Amino acid sequence: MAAGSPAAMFCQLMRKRVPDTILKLDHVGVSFDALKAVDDVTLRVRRGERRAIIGPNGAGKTTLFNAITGVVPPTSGRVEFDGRDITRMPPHRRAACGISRTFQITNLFPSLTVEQNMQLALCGLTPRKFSLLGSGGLTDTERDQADRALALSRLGPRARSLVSELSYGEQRQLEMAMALAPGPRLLLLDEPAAGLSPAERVIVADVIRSLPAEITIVLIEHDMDLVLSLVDWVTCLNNGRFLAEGAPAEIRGNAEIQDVYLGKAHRHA
Ligand SMILES: Nc1ncnc2c1ncn2[C@@H]1O[C@H](COP(=O)(O)OP(=O)(O)OP(=O)(O)O)[C@@H](O)[C@H]1O
Repeated sequence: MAAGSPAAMFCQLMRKRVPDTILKLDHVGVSFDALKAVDDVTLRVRRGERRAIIGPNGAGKTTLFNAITGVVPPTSGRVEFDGRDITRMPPHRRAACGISRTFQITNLFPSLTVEQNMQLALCGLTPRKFSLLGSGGLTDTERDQADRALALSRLGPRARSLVSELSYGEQRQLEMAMALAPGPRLLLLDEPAAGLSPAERVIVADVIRSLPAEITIVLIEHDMDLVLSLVDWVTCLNNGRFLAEGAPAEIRGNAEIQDVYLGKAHRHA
């Protein structure tokens, strides 16, 4: 395309109109009575970025995810997704806007198959009757979405297996597949490698690394080696407050973070 041509100018205009920041948190706070679980947190996540949220236990990481997804509405501040104020939007509408998440604790139906769990995840997005018989009421598009998400999570060959027959690592992969099925633009992963064996961690890390570049990923993870190998930028919280942020190499060398986070672990070792 020639520079200065009408097509090039149109593309330039479109790029200008699509904000580079997909997620914007301004002075977000979440309080439970007197406890400020999240306290005045401001951050920006760029489109396509891989971002980690780290911090010691109780730092407010999951509560921050809850404020982004709407599970717990912020008590103060503003959350903006793709240029739109979603601070007061209910969770299902945020999901429809393109925000998807996994949870720390597995959230699956063990007596159903992998594909039936996928059907449930997709059927839950729109009002309709659900049946596990036949196609489970999925449209062709939804079946394609389920197949694609299972392939991205490397679970395609396990589609007909019962969840109870999956390893714990495969169950985490299924949770990722369920979060990926609706085609999110922002994927929040809450400790995707927690409780996994070293071999399972490698698989989950590979799945995350191979996800399409256009999906912005924010993940909470305690395994520092793993998380720093996966992301471009790290935000560290402590006692609900923003402590520091930087590229993985800077985070490794940040004495303040080592003290509140890594240091704590070392002191307890
Ligand atoms: N629904 C709730 N009601 C009351 N207090 C809560 C609630 N959810 C979280 N908290 C408290 O808020 C603080 C932050 O919790 P949160 O789970 O967000 O931390 P975290 O950084 O995710 O911790 P971890 O790494 O252990 O998962 C903690 O003190 C926690 O006990």
